[in-house]
Parts: sequence; structure tokens; C-alpha cells
Amino acid sequence: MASGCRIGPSILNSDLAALGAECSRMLDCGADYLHLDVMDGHFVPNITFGHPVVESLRKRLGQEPFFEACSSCHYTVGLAIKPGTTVEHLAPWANQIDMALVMTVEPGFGGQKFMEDMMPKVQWLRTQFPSLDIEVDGGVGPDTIHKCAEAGANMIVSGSAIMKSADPRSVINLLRNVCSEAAQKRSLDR
Ligand SMILES: O=C(CO)[C@@H](O)[C@H](O)COP(=O)(O)O
Ligand SMILES: [Fe+2]
Repeated sequence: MASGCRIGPSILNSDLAALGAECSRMLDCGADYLHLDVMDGHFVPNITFGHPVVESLRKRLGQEPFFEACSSCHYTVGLAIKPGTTVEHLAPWANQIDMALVMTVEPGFGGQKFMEDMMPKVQWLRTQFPSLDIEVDGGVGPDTIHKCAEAGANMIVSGSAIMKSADPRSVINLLRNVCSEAAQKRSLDR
């Protein structure tokens, strides 16, 4: 099985004027890693922040928090597919990467509707590559986590559902529990 269920809050919809504090708040609430959406206005229709901001966050938060996907290696490679890209495009690389990210919205903005029709991609990847870390990103929260978990995702990016909650810790715990239960069930079924 992939390396455990992990929750990475997306800070895209946080108070960007207080980004350092927002990241610390998420880590204090039990985030396993932080999902930082670097957007340059070319590949996606939005501009967020670039390497200098990520570097500043690293300085502020220290070496411990993961900004990437993998906890066991210094350099990690993830491949992401947008909704319009078929999973077959990613498949040839799946044995060489640390993580596959299946976007469940068109990348660009937080707060969009979860695309359930992306779940067959996750299912297919999980069946073909049982030990691959598979991440989902976009519209994932308490209402949609079951679909992601059942399909086989083990890395969960969640933005507004966590950021806008009065109790982010509970949301993070709920997402992790649902994901872990589904992973446990899968391993028993094998
Ligand atoms: O990459 C993106 C959007 O392009 C995401 O990381 C979103 O920022 C997640 O936010 P929610 O959809 O969970 O609100
Ligand atoms: Fe993202």
C-alpha cells in the first residue's frame, strides 16, 4: 500500500497577507504537509506566488514541514493530470514517480465543485500501482472524501473545507480517518 493517508491543506484560499501564520495554524491543527499552489498565469488562469514566497515560508516554518509529497526521500517527483488529460498519459511514468496527482477541478481557483467523474482515474491507478502515492486536489472535503478514499486516494489536498472551517483540526481528522478506513478495508480485501 502507499505510504499512509496524509492531509495537505491548500493555502490558496487562506489569508495570503498572513501566509506564514496561516501555514503555522494548519500545522498546529494536524496537517501532514502543506499544499502550495504556485501558479504563474500561463498553465492555469491565475497568479499566486512563486519561489521567493516558498523560500520565505521554509525559513519561517523550518525544515520539518513537507511542502512536497513524500516523507522518505530528499527529492521527490510528482506528476499531475488535469481533468482533460487521460490517465494513460501518466501511466508510462507511474513506476518512476513518487506521487500521481489527479486534479478533481480545473486548476486555477479554490472553492470549485468536486468532479466525481475523475474517480475512475484514481481507481485505475490504485489497481495498477498499489504502492503509488495518489493525491486528489479540488473540491475535497467532508462531503466528497468518501468517494476519493474509496477510489484509492491516500493524499488528500483540501482547501476551503479546512480553511473556512471554525474547527480545522476536526476536518483534518475526519478526512484522515475516512481515508485510513478505506485503505485498511482495501488491504483486508486483497
Ligand atoms: O489547485 C487547486 C485549485 O487549482 C487547489 O489546491 C485548490 O486550492 C483546493 O481548494 P478547494 O477546491 O479544496 O477549495
Ligand atoms: Fe492545488
